[in-house]
Amino acid sequence: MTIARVIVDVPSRETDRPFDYSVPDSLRDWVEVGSRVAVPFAGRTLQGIVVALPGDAEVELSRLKAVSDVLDAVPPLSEELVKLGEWMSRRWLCPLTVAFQAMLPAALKGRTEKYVSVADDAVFSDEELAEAGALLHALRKDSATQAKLSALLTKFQGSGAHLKRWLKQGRLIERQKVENRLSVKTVLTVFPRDADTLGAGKADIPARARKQREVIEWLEEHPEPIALQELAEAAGTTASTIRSLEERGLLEIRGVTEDRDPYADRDFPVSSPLPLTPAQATALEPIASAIDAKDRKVFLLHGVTGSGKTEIYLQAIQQALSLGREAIVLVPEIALTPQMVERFKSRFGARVAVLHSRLSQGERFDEWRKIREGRAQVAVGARSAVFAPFSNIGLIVIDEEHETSYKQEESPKYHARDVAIERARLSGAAVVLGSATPSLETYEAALSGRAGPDIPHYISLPERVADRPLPGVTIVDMREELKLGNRAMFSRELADALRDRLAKGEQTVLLLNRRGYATFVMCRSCGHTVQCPHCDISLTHHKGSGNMRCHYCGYAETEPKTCPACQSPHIRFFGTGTQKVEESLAHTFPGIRVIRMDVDTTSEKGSHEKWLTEFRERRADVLLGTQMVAKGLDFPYVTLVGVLAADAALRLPDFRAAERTFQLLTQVAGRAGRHELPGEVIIQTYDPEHSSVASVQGHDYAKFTEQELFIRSQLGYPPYGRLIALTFSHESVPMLLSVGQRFASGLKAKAAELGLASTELDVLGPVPSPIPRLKDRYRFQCMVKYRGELAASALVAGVLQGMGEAVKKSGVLTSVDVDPQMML
Ligand SMILES: Nc1ncnc2c1ncn2[C@@H]1O[C@H](COP(=O)(O)OP(=O)(O)OP(=O)(O)O)[C@@H](O)[C@H]1O
Ligand SMILES: [Zn+2]
Repeated sequence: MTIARVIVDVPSRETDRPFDYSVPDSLRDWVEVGSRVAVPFAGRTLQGIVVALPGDAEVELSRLKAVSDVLDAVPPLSEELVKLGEWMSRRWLCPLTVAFQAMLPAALKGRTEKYVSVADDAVFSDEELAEAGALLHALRKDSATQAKLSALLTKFQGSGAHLKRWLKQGRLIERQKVENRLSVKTVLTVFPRDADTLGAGKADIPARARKQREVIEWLEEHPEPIALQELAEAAGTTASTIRSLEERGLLEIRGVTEDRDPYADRDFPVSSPLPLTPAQATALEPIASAIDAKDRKVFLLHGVTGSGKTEIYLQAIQQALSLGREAIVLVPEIALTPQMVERFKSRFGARVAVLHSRLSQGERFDEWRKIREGRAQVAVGARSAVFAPFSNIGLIVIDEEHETSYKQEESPKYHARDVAIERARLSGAAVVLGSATPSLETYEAALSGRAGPDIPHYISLPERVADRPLPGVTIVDMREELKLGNRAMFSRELADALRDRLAKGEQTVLLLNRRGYATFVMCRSCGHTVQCPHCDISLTHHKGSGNMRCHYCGYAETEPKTCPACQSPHIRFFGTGTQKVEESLAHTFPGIRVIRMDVDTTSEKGSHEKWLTEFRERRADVLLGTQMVAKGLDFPYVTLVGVLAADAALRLPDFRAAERTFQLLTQVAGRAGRHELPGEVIIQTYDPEHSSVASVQGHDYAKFTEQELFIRSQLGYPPYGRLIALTFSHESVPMLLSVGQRFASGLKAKAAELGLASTELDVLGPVPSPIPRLKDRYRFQCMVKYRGELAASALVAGVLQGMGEAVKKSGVLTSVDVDPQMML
């Protein structure tokens, strides 16, 4: 008997273990590790993933329930991805099914209806195909049909094993289940018979069926398959006329799967590899040899902005492809601009699949299928593209590896960098982590001198290509400006520089650093701020709608005319939003053409692309925006970069605030002077001495890092120590406190039992979370600080398990974040 070990899709700790099922004979050929199956579970039918096909079951065979169905022709997960999921579940303490769900395209989830289609390039004769097709339609009905089909196909192909392989590659027969047309797009297509059949058939058509005859004549001139609708239009007739020709056996109408290609209407100019500069060639060499040797190595490619890192990625990918292997390129969601995609599409054409959240669900599913079916060998995408269903990966590139968007903030709270390194270990691939400002974790590891397969090899590109200089950086102290009576948003330096660019017809990028700089509403008479009634957080003002909204729960109310607390009319909107900067620009520089890019102007599909094209074509003087203007842009006429409120995020209660600020400023500075025209950067700040601002001036990553690493080592923060954040939430504070304290003392007792000193493992809290109430639930947190070598996750999991019943009864929700990136 075949036994399938299944993880059911119920994301709870109680069901987070495998359950064994028997596999009925009719399904045996379809069940593999990674298959999606339907199984009976506690009186319901649930979906699950097969994680093993063990020789023996854990329970008595007679008590096993049977798998009720297999949900895909080709398993959506591979053995490698199943292993990766198991690792993720241990690493980030999430139920295994949650890890699996993160790997599956949304279009697959919950699909239950079935259909069967026969692929176009089948090697069967027409009659055989018809018979096989009919059998396939009946396939699910009974095992006798299944057996007959098996015999039939075996006859055609010589052997069952052979057949099965064909089945899996989806080339002969694809069996899929879909709930509706959303999952795959099929187009009814007409396949005409050969010329002789058509000629003979035409003679038999009665004279009154003139239209039918015309269709045949048209097909005799155009013998290629054609969409039914198109044929009807071309021949000036209806679909039903064409269907009657099918009944006469002169043609066949079949559904053909068509890709929804998000880039179908785009032309990508073909690009060939650039001759590398000596520095680039030296950098590529060890990466290429690791790919050659199937040597699993991790590289840190530390190259200043404009040093030509992307060209190195492209040539390393080329290397992997030439060896018949595949490549994954991760880029931050925000940098997935058309410009970035174009560089990969131009080099590798149709072999590139693109995966990101701005595609429709259907487009994403089709891109995913291209990968799984081997029609694409390069996946370019955001975080979740690390799960691209390739089978022979040679290279994983993570561009801007320091970016926070690689960490998922919902469960599974994984970091794509860590997942990539583990996936590379499973598949023998090389990993390239690229950045101008590597995360301190990666940088410290690379330079630590420690040995080990996960320790990155350090590669440095300290200069821009073609001897282009890095732009000069001026830091303007806004306190001085104020003293001199300048109350405007722009310092005199920045205003002069802007005026100069306007006169010369050159372009400017303006960054408004807005993280943690909400546009909240405050009364100037009494100091009252307008808060969300469900969350302890200020409401954010949206000028367009005249609304104030909570960014956490979506609560909205109209803006007040007078202060709700003291009735004073002097209630005003604080904080500088991009809208305000836009107004100020128009006021200060009459006639200036500004493109504003922020969440409000880019929510529509394709809007990103529209704005950037407009800017590239120099139909605007200034590109003004939030973080999204800082990354990946490469425009020849940008010679000025201005930063407003450089230090806005420095005051956030997060130990990475300085690192983030330095990275953002360096990134945006790097947008200036990337081509022939030299660039200049002006940074406005109230905190010019802060090292994260000051070090940008000399493009001095090393100096900034040295100071920052010293601070981290003093405080035991990453990379010198590691953290696990636990957030407990409930409607009642005393309940929270008691659960939080039970956890903290439980873990401390465990540490004492193991003889661990507090420098090796420490628990801080429970204390109220930085956002102490969300959606009417209070929040408390505990922070576990520990030395990296310790398996602290497992200890935490053990303590939580131990308090299981008590916590469950109390209704307290616990969320665990291993290696948290956001401290809010
Ligand atoms: N070998 C080369 N010869 C000529 N031009 C090159 C070469 N390599 C890169 N370039 C050009 O130099 C510019 C910067 O290169 P690229 O964008 O690859 O740098 P990068 O390090 O990835 O940049 P960033 O990290 O700042 O986005 C681009 O316009 C690119 O086309
Ligand atoms: Zn709220």
